[in-house]
Amino acid sequence: MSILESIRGPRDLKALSEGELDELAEDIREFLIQAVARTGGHLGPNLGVVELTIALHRVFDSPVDRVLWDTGHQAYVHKLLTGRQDFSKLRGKGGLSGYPSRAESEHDVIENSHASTVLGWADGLAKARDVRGGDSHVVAVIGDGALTGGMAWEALNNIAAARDRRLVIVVNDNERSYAPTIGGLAAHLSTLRLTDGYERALAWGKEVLQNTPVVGRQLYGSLHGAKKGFKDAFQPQGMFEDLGIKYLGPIDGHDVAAVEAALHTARRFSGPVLVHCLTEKGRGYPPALQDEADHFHTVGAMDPLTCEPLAPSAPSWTSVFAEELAAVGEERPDVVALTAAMPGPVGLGPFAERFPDRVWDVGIAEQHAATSAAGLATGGLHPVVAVYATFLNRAFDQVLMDVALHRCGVTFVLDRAGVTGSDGPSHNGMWDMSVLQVVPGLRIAAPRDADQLRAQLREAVAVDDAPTVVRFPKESVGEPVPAVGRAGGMDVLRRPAEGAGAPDVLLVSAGALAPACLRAAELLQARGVECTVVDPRWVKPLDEQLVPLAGRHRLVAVVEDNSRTGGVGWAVGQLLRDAGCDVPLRAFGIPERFLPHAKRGELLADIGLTPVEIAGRISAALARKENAE
Ligand SMILES: Cc1ncc(C[n+]2csc(CCOP(=O)(O)OP(=O)(O)O)c2C)c(N)n1
Ligand SMILES: CC(=O)[C@@H](O)[C@H](O)COP(=O)(O)O
Ligand SMILES: [Mg+2]
Repeated sequence: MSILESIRGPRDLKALSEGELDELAEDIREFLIQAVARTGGHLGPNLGVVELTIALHRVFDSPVDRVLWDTGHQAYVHKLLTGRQDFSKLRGKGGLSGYPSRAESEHDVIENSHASTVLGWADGLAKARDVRGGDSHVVAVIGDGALTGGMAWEALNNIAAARDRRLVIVVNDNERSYAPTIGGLAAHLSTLRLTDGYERALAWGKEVLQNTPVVGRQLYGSLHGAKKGFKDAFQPQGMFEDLGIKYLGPIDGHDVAAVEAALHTARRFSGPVLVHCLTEKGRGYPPALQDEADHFHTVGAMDPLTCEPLAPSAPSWTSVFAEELAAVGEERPDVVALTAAMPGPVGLGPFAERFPDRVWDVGIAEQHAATSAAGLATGGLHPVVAVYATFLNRAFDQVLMDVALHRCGVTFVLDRAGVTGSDGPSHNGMWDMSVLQVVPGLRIAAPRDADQLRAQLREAVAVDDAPTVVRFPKESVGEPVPAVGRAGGMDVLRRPAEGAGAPDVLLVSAGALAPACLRAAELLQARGVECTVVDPRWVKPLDEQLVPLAGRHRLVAVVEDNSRTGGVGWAVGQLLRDAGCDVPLRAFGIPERFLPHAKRGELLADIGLTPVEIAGRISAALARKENAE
């Protein structure tokens, strides 16, 4: 049995010798590379926190002490050390979540994968502990990327205000989000890394003092906890300490003993303390370290030796957007682009390559991206803000009050819209067409195929007096879905059979589920039910022609890859009611609940967004209508 296999929980770590700890770290790295290569997942981030997580669980007593992770994608080692070593179905249906999960373990607290929240959680947990009179520890692990998010600074401001409230912050500084972390904070953290004098003292302390019996180790430990003056001799640690938060570091995050020494010092401290750990994303796996894009931040299932994907990938919606935006950039010198620390994943690579001065990575700061875009638009440019749909949630007020209220021509391109699946409940892009419904003047396009994405992106960037949104899912872009006619501004995708008499169902298909809608119409026709299938293209505002069109059918069905609550189905219903049209309507979408991690196809089937289910439920609705008549 390997040392890793002998670890049933954090207590088993406490008795390990230094040599066994080194062997455990090797076991864990080998396990991660093999397991995550099989399933896909966050390989780079987890290879970077092996020693840090071992040290955390040796110094603190989870779950009495609360160990919190931001955004949780780097909690695989935490899972391995807290009794969960079956990674065979990682991020798959019925398998381990890719993030902490309360259902899986008492050691897990924060389940969401939205960044920069951990310090807020820690502030609340520490306050609750003190109000209730506890003496446990609250330990928040935050990445250098997550630290660029505004929420982190709101929390730091509060944490720093309570000089006598014990709270340990561990900054996992690998100098990267996906790409190298941007901004003044990243620069400050880097200066702390680069001070030769301090590093020499660090190396001397490690070499000489740690090997000197008793006194040496304590002296080495106190060097780390040395007064501000000592450190300032090497490098001003101002920022955190001036805020009122004790700074310990920089610590070699891959040296278990060094991290443990710092954590013990932090543990004894009577107020908020920040331990700055220097780590390497992808540590111990050369292919990850050599990956310039993102050090294997997320990998698909691959051969661990060659890193070749196990499944061929077809062109994605993202790649279509990426190429078209670069083409638009050639024609429109006013078009600029913003990303929240994800230039690659959101498809800004080609644009950035051609127009490096017209793209900005703002860090994990979607709120800032939206408001800065309002400034860019007011300054005469047309910004394209490329983010994942779920992450725009946190910038709702900025979209509403900065962009829409001021009628700014800003285009938000929402990738990963709809059911995403393997990243779990907080990654599904299932809320944007509901949340954004209430933004006056904002327009939403939901393209059904690559051609429509290209066309609607161009239509969006042509609007200079209102926010526009173009949203598409996380999957390969399918075959073209041609129109067979027009109805107002809408595309007709299917008409009832010639001579079939009055059509029964108007099927409104919003976005990328058009192929499923067309298939459902075929299944219905086989049951003698005739459908007209339309694609509104722009789902906000809806085309008024929907009203007369609906009036010529017995039932309206709306299908969307978005929450049913307040989505396109709701908007169509309101449009019809306001026009006095009382044709019955059925809205097909994502139910108002958090979806567990599973494949996109599995989840779509589970929630009834498949041709068979859509056809079946439309059939049943017609039957009920006939029985009632
Ligand atoms: C609000 C929000 N925006 C974007 C993301 C996407 N995202 C996930 S991890 C990550 C980078 C995190 O960097 P860091 O905190 O340094 O952790 P590391 O991966 O380097 O360990 C980003 C941008 C997110 N999870 N949440
Ligand atoms: C943790 C996080 O939010 C991202 O790393 C996310 O997992 C990436 O999602 P995709 O794999 O869909 O790009
Ligand atoms: Mg990082």
